[in-house]
Amino acid sequence: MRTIKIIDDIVKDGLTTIGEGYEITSDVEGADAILMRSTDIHGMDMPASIRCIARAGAGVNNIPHAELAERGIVVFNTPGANSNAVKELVIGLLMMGSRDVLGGMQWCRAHEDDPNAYAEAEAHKKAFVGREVKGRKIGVVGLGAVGSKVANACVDLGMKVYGYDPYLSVDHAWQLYRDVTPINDLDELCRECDYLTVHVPRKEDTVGMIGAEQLALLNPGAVVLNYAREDIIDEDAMEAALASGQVKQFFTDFATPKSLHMPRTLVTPHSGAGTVEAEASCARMAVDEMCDYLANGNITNSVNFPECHMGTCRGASRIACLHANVPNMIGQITAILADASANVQRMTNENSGRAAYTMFDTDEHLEPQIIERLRSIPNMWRVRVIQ
Ligand SMILES: NC(=O)C1=CN([C@@H]2O[C@H](COP(=O)(O)OP(=O)(O)OC[C@H]3O[C@@H](n4cnc5c(N)ncnc54)[C@H](O)[C@@H]3O)[C@@H](O)[C@H]2O)C=CC1
Ligand SMILES: O=C(O)C(=O)COP(=O)(O)O
Repeated sequence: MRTIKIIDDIVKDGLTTIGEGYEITSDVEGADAILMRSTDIHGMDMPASIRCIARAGAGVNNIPHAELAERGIVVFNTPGANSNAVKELVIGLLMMGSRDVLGGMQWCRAHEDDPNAYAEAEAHKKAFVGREVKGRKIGVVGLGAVGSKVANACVDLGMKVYGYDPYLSVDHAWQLYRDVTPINDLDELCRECDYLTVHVPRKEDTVGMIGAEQLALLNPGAVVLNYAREDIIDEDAMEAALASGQVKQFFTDFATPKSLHMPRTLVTPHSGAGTVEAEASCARMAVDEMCDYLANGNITNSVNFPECHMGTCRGASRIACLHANVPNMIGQITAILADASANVQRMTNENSGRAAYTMFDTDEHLEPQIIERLRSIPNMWRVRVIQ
């Protein structure tokens, strides 16, 4: 029986693909895997039993995945599974930022006991006149699963859409409408934008990437949206831009002590991915990735190990080696197997970044001392006997 510790609120119908042979445990100690969302697990005492962590969602800045790789723990995320939910909310807020919807509604509510409200509303409605997004310029920073959908939706709204993403994947480039103009320079993207929206992961080169300089380049009275992470946009710079009127309105998904007190800032409680559809599809994808890894050693959508697929084991045994991406690892593994006269049926090796993964099926089970020899290879992070 494999055990899964669930951290965070994972919707029930997202768990339907957990098959037989798995049980949910309340104790992380001794668990095989962790299924989670946004809880920050930096600094968590990670039990040695944990083999993988599946993040039902996109961002993995809450997980020390590079560090965990060296402990042989595979971290998965669910690319794209919640991107439509974020897109829909961002587009809705874009509309709110163009018309004073909230102000108008608040005015009406404030007049709920006024018998002349209907006539007064007619007289007052001028105060809530907005502008149309059609024909306005929007800059989209990051054109991945969310950003590409937001950019395309803005094209559909008749906006002039510009995108900045120096690491744009081929898949996302294919998905982008031709009307989205790529810009290779962030400052150039920001210049004279009426709207700016950020959709990049939180990492070293994205923290604070929108600062005073970039905000000053926007058209005066611009609307800015942050549905990525709280510190992609420098909060001090945003506060100053709001105070000066350079930014007319700021929408953010992050209720930081500062954002909650900034003028003309509308804060949502990290609800970008908060739809029943997104929650279920993230959970299902995370569960599938986790179960395939625990049962078969296959790796899909890991952020710290390469993709690796060998289907189900056809031999007597399947061994997976998680190790550093350095020379002569395969040489050392195969030398040990040759010494043991082990017949390898199938073998695969993949690498990405600092990590590599070698998996093989053998005709017979390997003796425990052979497994120990594999484990003692320098730079070997973990050896799993899957079957
Ligand atoms: N508010 C919420 O509930 C949600 C927030 N997010 C946040 O949005 C981020 C993006 O999500 P997805 O689009 O699904 O991820 P993704 O990985 O599909 O897209 C991220 C894009 O950012 C680009 N990028 C990376 N570094 C960049 C840089 N320095 N400058 C410009 N572009 C850069 C990448 O090339 C990629 O195309 C997530 O990492 C997460 O932090 C995602 C989903 C829900
Ligand atoms: O997928 C992401 O990156 C998100 O920010 C969504 O977070 P959540 O799973 O809703 O806590």
